[in-house]
Amino acid sequence: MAIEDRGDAHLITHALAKDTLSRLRDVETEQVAFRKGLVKLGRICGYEIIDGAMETEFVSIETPLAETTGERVKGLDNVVIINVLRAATPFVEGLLKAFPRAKQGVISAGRNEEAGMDEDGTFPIEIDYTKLPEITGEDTVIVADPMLATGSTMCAVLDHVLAENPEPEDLFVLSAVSAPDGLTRVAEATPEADLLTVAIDDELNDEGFIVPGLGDAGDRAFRTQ
Ligand SMILES: O=P(O)(O)OC[C@H]1O[C@H](OP(=O)(O)OP(=O)(O)O)[C@H](O)[C@@H]1O
Ligand SMILES: O=c1cc[nH]c(=O)[nH]1
Ligand SMILES: [Mg+2]
Repeated sequence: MAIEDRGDAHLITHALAKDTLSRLRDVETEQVAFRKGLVKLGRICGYEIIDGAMETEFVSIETPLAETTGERVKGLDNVVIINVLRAATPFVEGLLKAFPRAKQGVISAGRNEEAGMDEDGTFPIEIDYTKLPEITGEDTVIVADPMLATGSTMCAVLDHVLAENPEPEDLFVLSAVSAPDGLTRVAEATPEADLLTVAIDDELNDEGFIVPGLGDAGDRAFRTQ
């Protein structure tokens, strides 16, 4: 299993996840390669969630030649993936390769960067569009966003998800790169969530960007800068 406990979070340590993230970090990685890298990373993370956090059950199978016993992953029909627009879109595309029958929700949540970071190290978050499927107590919910910086966006998203739904069976927050302060903030606000990330970086700069990070994931994937 390639998931290790690390403080407030669980690190996804699959070698291909680290390789893919390293390519994403590289400033020379241009838009198409960046977007494809996020898709690939989402797929790897999805497989790792299945391997590390989901159960299997034995089932009887009749092959063309004989009866045998096989193993199936339990709960694949009870997965909900929430796409935090916009940077999570390619990341979620990859996750869907691991969870093709997932119910999907979208939440458009953005940091008001013009307002700047508050003294407590958070950003005001604007949520301007949400569309969530019904979430039940049997569901595994994965809230995906490649970047978890101050944690302001994720806290606002989780508040919204949990306010309108019963607590799911499992709640995962999945990021590619996280900052320690943001992980602590989300863990304190939503202790029932398991925080999964491929990397925990050193710090945030004065503008609330993760250092070393990979820059602005939305801008690099959508070529808006
Ligand atoms: O932890 P935080 O400090 O809240 O920062 C993380 C958020 O910032 C980025 O989104 P952004 O607001 O840039 O929107 P975008 O996806 O449209 O680029 C990122 O995708 C997260 O949603
Ligand atoms: O480093 C960061 C912080 C927030 N959003 C990003 O895309 N990158
Ligand atoms: Mg952005």
